[in-house]
Amino acid sequence: MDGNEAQIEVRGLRKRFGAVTALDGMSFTVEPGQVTGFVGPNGAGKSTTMRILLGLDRAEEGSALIGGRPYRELRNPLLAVGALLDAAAVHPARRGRDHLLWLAHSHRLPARRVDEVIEQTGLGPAARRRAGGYSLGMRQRLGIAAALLGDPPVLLFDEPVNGLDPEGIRWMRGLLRSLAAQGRAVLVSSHLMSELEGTADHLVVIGRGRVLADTSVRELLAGASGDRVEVRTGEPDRDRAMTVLADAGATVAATGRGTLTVSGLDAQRVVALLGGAGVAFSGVAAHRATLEEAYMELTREAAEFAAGPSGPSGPSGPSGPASGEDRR
Ligand SMILES: Nc1ncnc2c1ncn2[C@@H]1O[C@H](COP(=O)(O)OP(=O)(O)OP(=O)(O)O)[C@@H](O)[C@H]1O
Repeated sequence: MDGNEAQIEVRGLRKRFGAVTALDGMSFTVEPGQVTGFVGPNGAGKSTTMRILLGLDRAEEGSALIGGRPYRELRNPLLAVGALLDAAAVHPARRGRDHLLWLAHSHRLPARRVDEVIEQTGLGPAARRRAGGYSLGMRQRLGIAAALLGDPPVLLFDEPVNGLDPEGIRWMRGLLRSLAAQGRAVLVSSHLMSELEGTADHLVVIGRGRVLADTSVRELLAGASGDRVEVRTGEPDRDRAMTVLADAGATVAATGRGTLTVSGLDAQRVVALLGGAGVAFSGVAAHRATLEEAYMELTREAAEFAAGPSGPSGPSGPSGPASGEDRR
Protein backbone atom coordinates (compact mmCIF):
# COMPACT_ATOMS: atom_id res chain seq x y z
CA MET A 1 0.00 0.00 0.00
CA ASP A 2 1.31 3.41 -0.98
CA GLY A 3 2.37 5.36 2.11
CA ASN A 4 0.79 8.63 1.06
CA GLU A 5 -2.58 7.24 0.00
CA ALA A 6 -2.83 5.54 3.39
CA GLN A 7 -2.59 8.74 5.37
CA ILE A 8 -4.88 11.21 7.07
CA GLU A 9 -3.72 14.75 7.59
CA VAL A 10 -5.66 17.27 9.61
CA ARG A 11 -4.23 20.81 9.80
CA GLY A 12 -5.56 23.73 11.78
CA LEU A 13 -9.25 22.88 11.60
CA ARG A 14 -11.60 25.43 13.10
CA LYS A 15 -15.31 24.94 13.36
CA ARG A 16 -18.04 26.69 15.34
CA PHE A 17 -21.64 25.86 15.97
CA GLY A 18 -23.12 29.18 17.06
CA ALA A 19 -21.37 30.14 20.28
CA VAL A 20 -19.69 26.74 20.63
CA THR A 21 -16.16 26.30 19.33
CA ALA A 22 -16.21 22.63 18.28
CA LEU A 23 -12.75 22.63 16.70
CA ASP A 24 -10.10 25.08 17.77
CA GLY A 25 -7.06 24.48 15.57
CA MET A 26 -7.21 20.68 15.40
CA SER A 27 -4.04 19.22 13.82
CA PHE A 28 -2.70 15.68 13.61
CA THR A 29 -1.55 13.02 11.18
CA VAL A 30 -2.60 9.38 11.05
CA GLU A 31 0.10 7.12 9.69
CA PRO A 32 -0.39 3.85 7.82
CA GLY A 33 0.17 0.47 9.45
CA GLN A 34 -1.12 1.36 12.87
CA VAL A 35 -4.29 1.88 14.83
CA THR A 36 -4.53 5.48 15.98
CA GLY A 37 -6.92 6.09 18.85
CA PHE A 38 -8.76 9.41 18.72
CA VAL A 39 -9.71 10.01 22.32
CA GLY A 40 -11.44 12.74 24.24
CA PRO A 41 -14.41 13.36 26.49
CA ASN A 42 -17.93 13.80 25.10
CA GLY A 43 -18.10 16.94 23.02
CA ALA A 44 -14.33 17.17 22.50
CA GLY A 45 -14.72 17.28 18.71
CA LYS A 46 -14.11 13.71 17.53
CA SER A 47 -17.24 13.29 15.43
CA THR A 48 -16.97 16.80 13.99
CA THR A 49 -13.40 16.11 12.85
CA MET A 50 -14.44 12.82 11.27
CA ARG A 51 -17.43 14.40 9.55
CA ILE A 52 -15.20 17.10 8.07
CA LEU A 53 -12.72 14.46 6.89
CA LEU A 54 -15.59 12.73 5.11
CA GLY A 55 -16.93 15.89 3.49
CA LEU A 56 -20.13 15.79 5.57
CA ASP A 57 -19.39 19.09 7.20
CA ARG A 58 -17.22 22.09 6.38
CA ALA A 59 -14.59 23.74 8.54
CA GLU A 60 -14.21 27.51 8.61
CA GLU A 61 -10.45 27.13 8.49
CA GLY A 62 -7.84 24.45 7.96
CA SER A 63 -7.57 21.31 5.86
CA ALA A 64 -8.57 17.68 6.26
CA LEU A 65 -6.86 15.41 3.75
CA ILE A 66 -7.18 11.74 2.91
CA GLY A 67 -4.28 10.44 0.85
CA GLY A 68 -3.27 14.06 0.28
CA ARG A 69 -6.68 15.25 -1.00
CA PRO A 70 -9.80 16.71 0.52
CA TYR A 71 -12.70 14.23 0.42
CA ARG A 72 -14.56 16.19 -2.25
CA GLU A 73 -11.63 15.81 -4.65
CA LEU A 74 -11.34 12.04 -4.29
CA ARG A 75 -12.08 10.40 -7.63
CA ASN A 76 -13.62 7.28 -6.14
CA PRO A 77 -14.18 7.89 -2.41
CA LEU A 78 -15.26 4.33 -1.59
CA LEU A 79 -11.86 3.11 -2.78
CA ALA A 80 -9.98 5.78 -0.84
CA VAL A 81 -11.65 5.73 2.57
CA GLY A 82 -14.06 3.55 4.50
CA ALA A 83 -15.99 4.88 7.46
CA LEU A 84 -18.30 3.72 10.20
CA LEU A 85 -20.03 6.75 11.68
CA ASP A 86 -23.56 5.66 12.42
CA ALA A 87 -24.32 1.95 12.48
CA ALA A 88 -28.06 2.54 12.14
CA ALA A 89 -27.84 4.26 8.77
CA VAL A 90 -29.40 1.45 6.70
CA HIS A 91 -33.06 1.28 5.66
CA PRO A 92 -34.73 -1.29 7.96
CA ALA A 93 -36.58 -3.01 5.10
CA ARG A 94 -33.36 -3.64 3.20
CA ARG A 95 -31.51 -6.93 3.47
CA GLY A 96 -27.87 -6.54 4.50
CA ARG A 97 -26.53 -8.19 1.36
CA ASP A 98 -28.76 -6.08 -0.90
CA HIS A 99 -27.50 -2.93 0.76
CA LEU A 100 -23.93 -4.01 0.07
CA LEU A 101 -24.77 -5.07 -3.51
CA TRP A 102 -26.34 -1.68 -4.20
CA LEU A 103 -23.24 0.05 -2.84
CA ALA A 104 -20.94 -2.22 -4.84
CA HIS A 105 -22.85 -1.73 -8.10
CA SER A 106 -22.95 2.02 -7.72
CA HIS A 107 -19.15 1.95 -7.54
CA ARG A 108 -18.65 -0.68 -10.25
CA LEU A 109 -17.40 -3.26 -7.80
CA PRO A 110 -18.11 -6.97 -8.46
CA ALA A 111 -20.71 -8.94 -6.43
CA ARG A 112 -17.83 -11.22 -5.43
CA ARG A 113 -16.47 -8.38 -3.32
CA VAL A 114 -19.77 -8.25 -1.39
CA ASP A 115 -19.44 -11.90 -0.42
CA GLU A 116 -15.84 -11.32 0.62
CA VAL A 117 -16.76 -8.55 3.06
CA ILE A 118 -19.73 -10.55 4.38
CA GLU A 119 -17.27 -13.33 5.14
CA GLN A 120 -14.67 -10.96 6.58
CA THR A 121 -17.12 -9.32 8.98
CA GLY A 122 -18.83 -12.53 10.05
CA LEU A 123 -22.27 -11.34 8.93
CA GLY A 124 -23.02 -14.86 7.68
CA PRO A 125 -26.69 -15.80 7.20
CA ALA A 126 -27.80 -12.48 8.73
CA ALA A 127 -26.72 -10.85 5.46
CA ARG A 128 -29.89 -12.25 3.85
CA ARG A 129 -32.18 -10.88 6.57
CA ARG A 130 -33.71 -7.40 6.71
CA ALA A 131 -31.49 -4.87 8.51
CA GLY A 132 -34.44 -3.71 10.66
CA GLY A 133 -34.18 -6.94 12.66
CA TYR A 134 -30.43 -6.71 13.25
CA SER A 135 -28.90 -6.48 16.70
CA LEU A 136 -26.52 -3.55 17.28
CA GLY A 137 -23.60 -5.95 16.79
CA MET A 138 -24.96 -7.04 13.41
CA ARG A 139 -25.57 -3.43 12.36
CA GLN A 140 -21.97 -2.63 13.27
CA ARG A 141 -20.75 -5.55 11.18
CA LEU A 142 -22.87 -4.43 8.23
CA GLY A 143 -21.51 -0.89 8.55
CA ILE A 144 -17.98 -2.24 8.60
CA ALA A 145 -18.66 -4.50 5.63
CA ALA A 146 -19.74 -1.39 3.70
CA ALA A 147 -16.63 0.48 4.83
CA LEU A 148 -14.37 -2.34 3.65
CA LEU A 149 -16.10 -2.86 0.31
CA GLY A 150 -13.74 -0.69 -1.73
CA ASP A 151 -10.65 -2.15 0.03
CA PRO A 152 -9.67 1.38 1.12
CA PRO A 153 -6.24 2.27 2.53
CA VAL A 154 -7.82 4.64 5.09
CA LEU A 155 -10.47 3.70 7.65
CA LEU A 156 -12.37 5.86 10.13
CA PHE A 157 -14.42 4.33 12.91
CA ASP A 158 -16.43 6.53 15.26
CA GLU A 159 -16.92 4.77 18.62
CA PRO A 160 -17.09 1.33 16.98
CA VAL A 161 -17.37 -0.70 20.19
CA ASN A 162 -20.11 1.45 21.72
CA GLY A 163 -22.85 -0.90 22.90
CA LEU A 164 -21.15 -4.10 21.76
CA ASP A 165 -21.05 -7.18 23.99
CA PRO A 166 -17.66 -8.56 25.13
CA GLU A 167 -17.47 -11.01 22.23
CA GLY A 168 -18.26 -8.19 19.78
CA ILE A 169 -15.62 -5.97 21.38
CA ARG A 170 -13.00 -8.71 21.10
CA TRP A 171 -13.91 -9.26 17.46
CA MET A 172 -13.73 -5.53 16.70
CA ARG A 173 -10.30 -5.22 18.31
CA GLY A 174 -8.94 -8.11 16.26
CA LEU A 175 -10.38 -6.60 13.08
CA LEU A 176 -8.85 -3.16 13.76
CA ARG A 177 -5.47 -4.71 14.42
CA SER A 178 -5.59 -6.83 11.28
CA LEU A 179 -6.59 -3.85 9.11
CA ALA A 180 -3.61 -1.90 10.44
CA ALA A 181 -1.32 -4.91 9.95
CA GLN A 182 -2.32 -4.82 6.27
CA GLY A 183 -0.75 -1.35 6.06
CA ARG A 184 -3.93 0.74 6.33
CA ALA A 185 -4.27 3.95 8.31
CA VAL A 186 -6.92 3.23 10.94
CA LEU A 187 -8.43 6.05 13.03
CA VAL A 188 -10.72 4.92 15.86
CA SER A 189 -12.51 7.31 18.16
CA SER A 190 -13.53 6.59 21.72
CA HIS A 191 -14.38 8.59 24.81
CA LEU A 192 -13.03 5.76 26.96
CA MET A 193 -9.31 5.21 26.99
CA SER A 194 -9.77 1.72 28.40
CA GLU A 195 -11.51 0.69 25.16
CA LEU A 196 -8.29 1.35 23.28
CA GLU A 197 -5.98 -0.53 25.63
CA GLY A 198 -4.40 -3.34 23.67
CA THR A 199 -5.78 -2.00 20.37
CA ALA A 200 -4.23 1.39 19.63
CA ASP A 201 -0.54 1.86 18.81
CA HIS A 202 -0.78 5.62 18.71
CA LEU A 203 -3.03 8.13 20.43
CA VAL A 204 -4.31 11.55 19.53
CA VAL A 205 -5.87 12.83 22.74
CA ILE A 206 -8.15 15.81 22.29
CA GLY A 207 -10.11 18.17 24.50
CA ARG A 208 -12.15 21.27 23.64
CA GLY A 209 -11.47 20.98 19.96
CA ARG A 210 -7.73 20.75 20.06
CA VAL A 211 -4.98 18.18 20.47
CA LEU A 212 -3.71 17.68 24.01
CA ALA A 213 -1.29 14.88 23.20
CA ASP A 214 -0.12 13.11 20.08
CA THR A 215 1.92 10.17 21.26
CA SER A 216 2.62 6.48 20.94
CA VAL A 217 0.85 4.38 23.56
CA ARG A 218 4.22 3.18 24.79
CA GLU A 219 5.50 6.70 25.39
CA LEU A 220 2.31 7.80 27.11
CA LEU A 221 2.44 4.87 29.50
CA ALA A 222 6.14 5.33 30.19
CA GLY A 223 5.60 9.02 30.91
CA ALA A 224 2.65 8.40 33.18
CA SER A 225 3.99 5.48 35.16
CA GLY A 226 7.38 7.22 35.13
CA ASP A 227 9.55 5.55 37.67
CA ARG A 228 7.07 5.80 40.49
CA VAL A 229 7.67 3.36 43.26
CA GLU A 230 5.48 2.66 46.26
CA VAL A 231 7.21 1.99 49.57
CA ARG A 232 5.46 0.59 52.60
CA THR A 233 7.11 1.57 55.81
CA GLY A 234 6.03 1.86 59.45
CA GLU A 235 5.51 5.16 61.25
CA PRO A 236 8.87 5.34 63.07
CA ASP A 237 10.86 4.85 59.85
CA ARG A 238 8.77 6.98 57.55
CA ASP A 239 10.54 10.29 58.09
CA ARG A 240 13.96 8.70 57.78
CA ALA A 241 12.93 6.93 54.59
CA MET A 242 11.72 10.24 53.16
CA THR A 243 14.99 11.95 54.05
CA VAL A 244 17.19 9.18 52.62
CA LEU A 245 15.25 9.02 49.35
CA ALA A 246 14.97 12.79 48.96
CA ASP A 247 18.73 13.15 49.58
CA ALA A 248 19.26 10.72 46.69
CA GLY A 249 17.31 13.04 44.41
CA ALA A 250 13.84 11.50 44.55
CA THR A 251 10.54 13.31 44.96
CA VAL A 252 8.76 11.66 47.86
CA ALA A 253 5.17 12.02 48.97
CA ALA A 254 3.27 10.34 51.79
CA THR A 255 0.26 8.97 49.91
CA GLY A 256 -1.45 6.89 52.57
CA ARG A 257 -1.03 5.40 55.98
CA GLY A 258 2.40 3.82 55.84
CA THR A 259 2.79 4.37 52.08
CA LEU A 260 5.26 6.62 50.32
CA THR A 261 5.18 7.32 46.61
CA VAL A 262 8.61 7.90 45.20
CA SER A 263 9.48 9.27 41.79
CA GLY A 264 12.90 9.71 40.30
CA LEU A 265 14.39 6.39 41.45
CA ASP A 266 13.70 2.83 40.34
CA ALA A 267 12.58 0.11 42.77
CA GLN A 268 15.98 -1.54 42.92
CA ARG A 269 17.72 1.69 43.89
CA VAL A 270 15.06 2.44 46.52
CA VAL A 271 15.63 -0.96 48.12
CA ALA A 272 19.41 -0.44 48.05
CA LEU A 273 19.20 3.04 49.59
CA LEU A 274 16.78 2.09 52.36
CA GLY A 275 18.72 -1.12 53.14
CA GLY A 276 22.02 0.78 53.16
CA ALA A 277 20.64 3.36 55.60
CA GLY A 278 19.12 0.71 57.85
CA VAL A 279 15.55 1.94 57.33
CA ALA A 280 12.95 -0.79 57.86
CA PHE A 281 10.30 -1.27 55.18
CA SER A 282 7.79 -3.99 54.45
CA GLY A 283 7.41 -3.62 50.70
CA VAL A 284 8.63 -1.83 47.59
CA ALA A 285 6.69 -2.07 44.34
CA ALA A 286 7.00 -0.36 40.98
CA HIS A 287 3.76 1.33 39.98
CA ARG A 288 2.61 0.73 36.41
CA ALA A 289 -0.04 3.09 35.16
CA THR A 290 -2.91 1.80 33.06
CA LEU A 291 -3.78 3.65 29.90
CA GLU A 292 -6.84 5.02 31.71
CA GLU A 293 -4.67 6.48 34.49
CA ALA A 294 -2.28 8.02 31.98
CA TYR A 295 -5.22 9.58 30.19
CA MET A 296 -6.81 10.92 33.37
CA GLU A 297 -3.50 12.52 34.34
CA LEU A 298 -3.16 14.12 30.94
CA THR A 299 -6.72 15.44 30.71
CA ARG A 300 -6.67 16.69 34.30
CA GLU A 301 -3.54 18.72 33.58
CA ALA A 302 -5.09 20.09 30.41
CA ALA A 303 -8.36 20.97 32.16
CA GLU A 304 -6.51 22.76 34.96
CA PHE A 305 -4.42 24.65 32.45
CA ALA A 306 -7.42 25.71 30.39
CA ALA A 307 -9.54 26.60 33.42
CA GLY A 308 -7.05 29.08 34.82
CA PRO A 309 -7.44 30.46 38.33
CA SER A 310 -11.21 31.04 38.18
CA GLY A 311 -12.41 27.56 37.24
CA PRO A 312 -13.71 26.08 33.99
CA SER A 313 -15.10 28.54 31.47
CA GLY A 314 -18.53 28.19 29.95
CA PRO A 315 -21.54 26.29 31.19
CA SER A 316 -20.52 23.01 29.58
CA GLY A 317 -17.34 22.51 31.65
CA PRO A 318 -14.60 20.44 30.02
CA SER A 319 -16.42 20.10 26.71
CA GLY A 320 -17.11 23.80 26.29
CA PRO A 321 -14.93 26.37 24.55
CA ALA A 322 -11.35 26.61 25.77
CA SER A 323 -11.67 30.13 27.10
CA GLY A 324 -13.95 33.13 27.24
CA GLU A 325 -11.96 34.73 24.42
CA ASP A 326 -13.25 32.05 22.09
CA ARG A 327 -16.76 33.37 22.34
CA ARG A 328 -17.56 36.24 20.06
N1 LIG B 1 -24.73 20.03 14.53
C1 LIG B 1 -24.33 20.63 15.65
N2 LIG B 1 -24.96 21.72 16.12
C2 LIG B 1 -24.55 22.35 17.24
N3 LIG B 1 -23.50 21.97 17.98
C3 LIG B 1 -22.84 20.89 17.57
C4 LIG B 1 -23.22 20.15 16.39
N4 LIG B 1 -22.34 19.11 16.25
C5 LIG B 1 -21.49 19.19 17.28
N5 LIG B 1 -21.76 20.23 18.07
C6 LIG B 1 -21.01 20.64 19.28
O1 LIG B 1 -19.64 20.65 18.95
C7 LIG B 1 -18.86 20.12 20.00
C8 LIG B 1 -18.09 18.90 19.51
O2 LIG B 1 -19.00 17.84 19.26
P1 LIG B 1 -18.57 16.43 18.69
O3 LIG B 1 -19.83 15.65 18.44
O4 LIG B 1 -17.63 16.59 17.56
O5 LIG B 1 -17.79 15.81 19.93
P2 LIG B 1 -17.36 14.30 20.20
O6 LIG B 1 -15.97 14.37 20.72
O7 LIG B 1 -17.60 13.49 18.99
O8 LIG B 1 -18.34 13.89 21.35
P3 LIG B 1 -19.04 12.48 21.69
O9 LIG B 1 -18.01 11.65 22.38
O10 LIG B 1 -20.14 12.91 22.59
O11 LIG B 1 -19.54 11.92 20.39
C9 LIG B 1 -19.83 19.81 21.13
O12 LIG B 1 -19.85 20.92 22.00
C10 LIG B 1 -21.15 19.66 20.41
O13 LIG B 1 -22.22 19.98 21.27
